[in-house]
Amino acid sequence: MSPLIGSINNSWWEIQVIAKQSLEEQIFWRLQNFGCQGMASQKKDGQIQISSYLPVEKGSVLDLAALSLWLKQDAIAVNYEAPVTQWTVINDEDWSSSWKQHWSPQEIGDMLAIYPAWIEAPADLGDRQILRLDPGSAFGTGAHATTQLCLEALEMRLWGVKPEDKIVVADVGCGSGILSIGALLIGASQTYAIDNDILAIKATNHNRQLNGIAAEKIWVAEGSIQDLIAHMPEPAHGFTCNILADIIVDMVPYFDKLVGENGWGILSGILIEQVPKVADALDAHKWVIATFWKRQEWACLTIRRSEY
Ligand SMILES: C[S@@+](CC[C@H](N)C(=O)[O-])C[C@H]1O[C@@H](n2cnc3c(N)ncnc32)[C@H](O)[C@@H]1O
Repeated sequence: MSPLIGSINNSWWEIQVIAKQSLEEQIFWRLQNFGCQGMASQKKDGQIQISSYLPVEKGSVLDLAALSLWLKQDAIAVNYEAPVTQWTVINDEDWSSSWKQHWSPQEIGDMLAIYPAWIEAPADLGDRQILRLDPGSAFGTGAHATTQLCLEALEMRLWGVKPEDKIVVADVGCGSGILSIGALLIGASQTYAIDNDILAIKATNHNRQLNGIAAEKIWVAEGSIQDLIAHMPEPAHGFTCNILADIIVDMVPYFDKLVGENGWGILSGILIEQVPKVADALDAHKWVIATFWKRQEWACLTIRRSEY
C-alpha cells in the first residue's frame, strides 16, 4: 500500500469496496481519480475487498455517495453485479480543530456571506447578511455545491418576504443548521429543523446562538421527516431537503403533510443522473419540478404541487 500522506487533520475516509475480482482495475482507476491516496486489495469469499483512503477534507458524505453510484454504474455497464461500497472516518482526534485554518469567509448568492466563527466579521456588509458558522463535525460549511444551491434557491423563494408574512420553513437534514439560519436571515420568521444525527442538533443549536437567533425561532430535534411533521403545529410554507437522492425518494410521500396547499420545496444532494428517479417519485405524488439548477455534478430542484 502507498504511504498515507497529506491529510491536514490526520483524519481519513476509509473506503471499502467489495466486488468481483475482474473489476479490480476499474475500481482502482475510479478511486485514484477520486483522489484516494492509499489502496490495498485482498481476496475475500471469492471476491476482492479493496480498501482505500482519502483525507476527510477532500470529500463529503455526498461525494462518497456519488463515488458509490459511479462504481455501481461501471459494473452494470459490463454486466457485473454492483459492488458494495462502505466508508468510515478513522483517526479523527484532531479533526475539529485543525481544518479550521483552511476555511475562509465565502459569499453565497446575493444576500449571504458565511463567516467561520473564529474569524472576526465586519460590522456591516451592505446588503449581505453575515451567517456565522461553526459546524463542528456536522455537514454544512457552505463549501459544498449542494448547500450553496439550496441557499441560492432559498434566496429566490424568500425574495421580498416581509416579517408580517410570517413565513415558516422546515429543514429536513439540517446538519450544521446552515439552511435554517440562512432562511431566517433572508426573511423567514420561523424554522423547524430535524436531523437523525445528534451532532447535527448540537451544531444547529450552537450556530443559532452564534448568530444571536432566539431559541424559539429554530425548533430542532433528532429524528426524521415523520417526527418533524408530528411536531409542527401546522404545515410550513416551504421546506429544504439536502440529503441523498435515495433518501429523498423515500421521503416524497410525506412532503404533502410537511407543507400547506401552496407549499414549495427545495431538494438537493441529488446527482444529475439521479434526477429522473426523483422526478418520477415526485410525479407519482403530484409534485412538479419548478426549477432545476446544477453545479458540478449536483442538481438542486425547486418543487411545487401539481395542479392535476
Ligand atoms: C448533506 S447534509 C445537509 C446539511 C445541511 N442541510 C446543508 O445543506 O449543508 C445531510 C444531512 O441529513 C441528515 N440525514 C440523513 N438522512 C436523514 C434522515 N433520514 N432523516 C433526517 N436527517 C437525515 C444527515 O445526518 C446530514 O446532517
